[in-house]
Amino acid sequence: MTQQTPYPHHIDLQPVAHAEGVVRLPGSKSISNRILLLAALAQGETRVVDLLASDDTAVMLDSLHKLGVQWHEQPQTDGHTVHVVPGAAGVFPNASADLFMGNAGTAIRPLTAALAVIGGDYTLHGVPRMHERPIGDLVDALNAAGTAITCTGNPGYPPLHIGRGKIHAQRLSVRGNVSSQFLTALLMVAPLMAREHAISIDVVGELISKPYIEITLNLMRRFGVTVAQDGWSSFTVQPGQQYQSPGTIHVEGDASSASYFLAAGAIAGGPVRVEGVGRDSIQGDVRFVAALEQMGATITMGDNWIEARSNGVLKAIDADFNHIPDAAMTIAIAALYADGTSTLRNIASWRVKETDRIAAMATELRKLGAVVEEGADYLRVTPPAVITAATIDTYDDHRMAMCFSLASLDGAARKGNAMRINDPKCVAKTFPEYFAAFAAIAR
Ligand SMILES: O=C(O)C1=C[C@@H](OP(=O)(O)O)[C@@H](O)[C@H](O)C1
Ligand SMILES: C=C(OP(=O)(O)O)C(=O)O
Repeated sequence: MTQQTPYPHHIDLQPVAHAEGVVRLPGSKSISNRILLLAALAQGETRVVDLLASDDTAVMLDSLHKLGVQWHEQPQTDGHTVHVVPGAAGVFPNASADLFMGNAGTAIRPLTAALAVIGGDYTLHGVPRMHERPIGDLVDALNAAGTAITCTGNPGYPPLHIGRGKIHAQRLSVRGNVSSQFLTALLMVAPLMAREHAISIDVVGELISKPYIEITLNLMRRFGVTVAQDGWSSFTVQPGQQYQSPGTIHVEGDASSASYFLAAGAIAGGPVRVEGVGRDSIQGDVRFVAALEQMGATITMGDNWIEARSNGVLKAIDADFNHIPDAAMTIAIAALYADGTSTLRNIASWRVKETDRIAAMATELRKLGAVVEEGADYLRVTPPAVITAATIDTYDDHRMAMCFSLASLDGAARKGNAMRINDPKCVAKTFPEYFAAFAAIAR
């Protein structure tokens, strides 16, 4: 794994009286990894501007390299540009490879689907936690259609072996209530299956994290493939559509990464402005600002920037956060500064991400003095009178580290306190420079 920033075993954050400044966001993880795979499957070379440079994108780039897809970085002082030169559109040059997936859901789920449909002799494995993150619904959907995927450890989980099957189905169905990434994976490979017939994908039961499907459909369109959609229950790709490179494509700033800075502005004065996402964003996590506004913060927005500032004491919130599972973690921390008990509902997917995030969040919030009630799919946070200084464990979860940095901030309702964040280098999953960016707005 690439770990560009040499972080110590822990980082100590002193109490911060005021947050203010401008942050240029790193590229979106969700957009970066989708674009890399689409570019690898497309006809023509793609120039990807402002690609995220982090562990999750390194996993995708390394895998593409092992699959024989050529890419090279363009040296430049600002941003990160990568050229992807696909082998032959719709296949990978190497028919066998052993691929390390780290803990990147946005790499393993779509790559599994692509390799299974193309066929070959592939193994996919990751860090221990990756082997506890479900993939069974995707494997079942693909194997029912004719692919040859085997779970070589526990049934329903990586590691996987992918052999050579033959797609015989024209209709696939997939469960959507554990992760939307399974549907995203099937959608991304549907054009590879739809050679002679249309391919339809039916969603069985509830679909969670819907805005991520919108990102998928949007980027597929940018690569020349349209998907007919019947609500959230059925998706059809007509035959004969082939991914075509758009030439140059730009990666937006990461809206989930934006949430930490916007919350800082909402808690501790502000204004804090993030650059790289705004009104024009295709990421569902920009809707995080609606929750901050509901809590009483003042938000202003341009096409490509968002700014947050405090407006007195934050108000407690009780809301459904199924549409923004990642940014919702930031709300759990903002709740520390609110005027009463907040409830985050419909967040069961937190339990199968980098760690069991409901349990981890409850444990660490309690260290700060909060009263926390934890349910199968909800979290209820009652703020303490005084935030206690604490040593925060991060569970190899980048968002735990980034979220808890915010508890060092002084809010209108109560003062933040010194925080020791253990294993801060875990932020490298999506935001290697996070703590430097946080220090720059902490006054
Ligand atoms: O498709 C994506 O890019 C993602 C989908 C979400 O996962 P789930 O669909 O599993 O909730 C999100 O939590 C993850 O960080 C990125
Ligand atoms: C859930 C996350 O990651 P992944 O893409 O590995 O699912 C996340 O970044 O919060």
